[in-house]
Amino acid sequence: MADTSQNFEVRDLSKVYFSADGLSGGIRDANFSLAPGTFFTLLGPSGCGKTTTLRCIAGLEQPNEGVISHGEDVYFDGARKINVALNRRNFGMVFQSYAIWPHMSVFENVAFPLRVSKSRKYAAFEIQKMVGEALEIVGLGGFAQRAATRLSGGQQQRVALARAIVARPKLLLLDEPLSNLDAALREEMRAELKRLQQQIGVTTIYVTHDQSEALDMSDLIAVINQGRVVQFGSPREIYFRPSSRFVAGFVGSTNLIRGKLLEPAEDNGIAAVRLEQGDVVRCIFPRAEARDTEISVSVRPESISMGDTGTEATDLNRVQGVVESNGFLGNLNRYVVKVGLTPLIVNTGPELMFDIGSTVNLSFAVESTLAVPD
Ligand SMILES: Nc1ncnc2c1ncn2[C@@H]1O[C@H](COP(=O)(O)OP(=O)(O)OP(=O)(O)O)[C@@H](O)[C@H]1O
Repeated sequence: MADTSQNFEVRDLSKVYFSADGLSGGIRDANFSLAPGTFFTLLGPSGCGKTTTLRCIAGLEQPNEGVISHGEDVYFDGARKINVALNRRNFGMVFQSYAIWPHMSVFENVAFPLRVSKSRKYAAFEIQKMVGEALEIVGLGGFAQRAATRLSGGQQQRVALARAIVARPKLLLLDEPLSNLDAALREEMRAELKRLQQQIGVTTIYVTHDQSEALDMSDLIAVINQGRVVQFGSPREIYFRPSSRFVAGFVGSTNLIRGKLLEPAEDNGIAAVRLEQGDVVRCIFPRAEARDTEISVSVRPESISMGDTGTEATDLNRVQGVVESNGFLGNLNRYVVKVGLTPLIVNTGPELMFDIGSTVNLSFAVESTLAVPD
């Protein structure tokens, strides 16, 4: 068994807001346990409860219930009435508007958390050394005396990061920190942030609604929908084994085809499903559901082959369709093929050409076909 005694733990965390119109928001019953050094992402659509979760962990919101702890240190425990103040938690934070103080130099911006720290007093020589190190880590070694206003967006973001890590926090909290940057810089900072996190080895909780950012950067992801964690796992698990129609559709692009369970999954976890247009496909479905249960089948556009599908292999699903449209994206062709009444998106190599209106054979491995509950 893995040693979890030094994990960062969130148990049964809830913070619910009720509005006058009877709708509620926030987060309910969130649970996760992070090994030291994990890059963990809260991923979900706008308003699902990501920021609320992060603000509870930071100490900016008081949860209704739950436990937040790190090894022996308990920061919040609803039942035991423990609630450690924000400035005693020693967590580093960067928010969407990264709030660099314009009237201060880069050095003073980064030194600020050390000067106001309640957990310990820092001598001037320590501040000098720690700020210098933090600026080196973010690649701003020569910028200490520069006025904060004379920095580009990317550099300001680096100052915010240096300020978040200067006190060697036990946890780094990042709420959409790249969303104010333009697309090219965002890509660059994404790689840099990941490198920096690995270099200093700090456990990190990252909030984003951008699934490619989450897949690219994270060791673990919690997908949140309407205030609940709906799946927790590695990027590969989330992408290849989504546990519901929502996760399959939200993370990456996929084809979701409605159908009914024809033969429930046997010991090998493979079930047969009759698609709504009549074809029967076999798919992975590691659950026991009754015959005729309505479910969806998820197949990624890149998992479908088009054209000669062979007749030998028994581990392939085969259907026929009519080519409806084609978009040329340079590195691939994106076809829409109508199978019965269902349009499927199929990505092929850029050299593969099919006429609009032609009938084509499609095949996809049973391995890549996943039944997901509605
Ligand atoms: N202080 C508050 N008072 C009332 N409702 C709130 C408050 N803070 C958040 N909410 C509601 O709780 C829900 C979750 O909000 P939250 O900010 O956590 O979402 P989010 O997933 O971070 O979204 P976004 O990506 O848009 O920031 C929303 O419906 C929001 O309106």
